[in-house]
Formats: sequence, C-alpha cells, structure tokens
Amino acid sequence: MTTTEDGWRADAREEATDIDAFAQSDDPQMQHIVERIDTLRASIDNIDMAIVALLAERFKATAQVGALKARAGFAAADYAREEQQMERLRLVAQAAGLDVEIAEQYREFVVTETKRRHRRIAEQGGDAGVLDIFA
Ligand SMILES: C=C(O[C@@H]1C=C(C(=O)O)C=C[C@H]1O)C(=O)O
Repeated sequence: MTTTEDGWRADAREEATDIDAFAQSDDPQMQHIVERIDTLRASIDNIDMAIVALLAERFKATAQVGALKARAGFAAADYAREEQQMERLRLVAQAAGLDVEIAEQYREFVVTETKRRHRRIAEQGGDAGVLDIFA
C-alpha cells in the first residue's frame, strides 16, 4: 500500500479496493468514510432490489406482448414504438437529472432482450411459457 504525505492511500488507480477490509481501520477519518459508504451501499442495495423487481414485471408484460404478436403474425420489432419510447425516456432522464446516455443504454438493453425473447416465443408457436420467468 502506498500512502501520501498526509497519510492518505494513494492506490486509487488500482483496479479494485475491498472497502469492507478497511472497516476496522485505526484511522478515524478512514473509518468515517467507510461508514458513509456503507450507509450509501444500503440504499444502493434497496434500489437494486426495486429495479430487479420492476424489470421482472416489465419482462412479464413484454412476454405477453410477444405472445400476442406471435398470434397476430406481427414481427418482434416495432421501430415507431421504439422511437417514441426513446424520445420519452430522453425527456424523463433530463427531468430526473440522469445522463441521457444511461437512459439510452438502458433502453437498448431492454428492447434488444425483449425482441430476442419475442423471437423465441414466436418460434414456439406463441407460447410465452418458453421463457424461464414462467417456468
Ligand atoms: C414490447 C414490444 O416489442 C418490442 C420491444 C419493445 C420494448 O421492450 O419496449 C418496444 C418495441 C418493440 O420493438 C412492443 O412492441 O410493445
């Protein structure tokens, strides 16, 4: 471990730091930082829990759309809808103070995965049960 003149660790450029390993530090300043990070991490865990639960609901809803599309003979993709979603999500991101690029990456991930699942559903004759979420 490298420390600077004022005693601070100077290995921030290394790949990773196991912060939990510093919980018992003798340095009160270090301890304070680790405590603050722990508190923030509790919020981060709650947020992740909510996001995963919401994603589960989103994929259940899109699977039903996939089954209906297969029944109607519609293609997996609907680019007009995707464009509307992107416009809306850009505005939502701006209003919420989120980097628009993150909203774009999120949309790209969910829509790409949804269309992949729609194709799988169509290959199974419109049976959304093919997806693990209904297993
Ligand atoms: C879910 C749909 O299918 C696709 C996936 C979308 C999504 O994940 O939101 C949006 C448009 C479609 O390309 C849909 O048409 O509503």
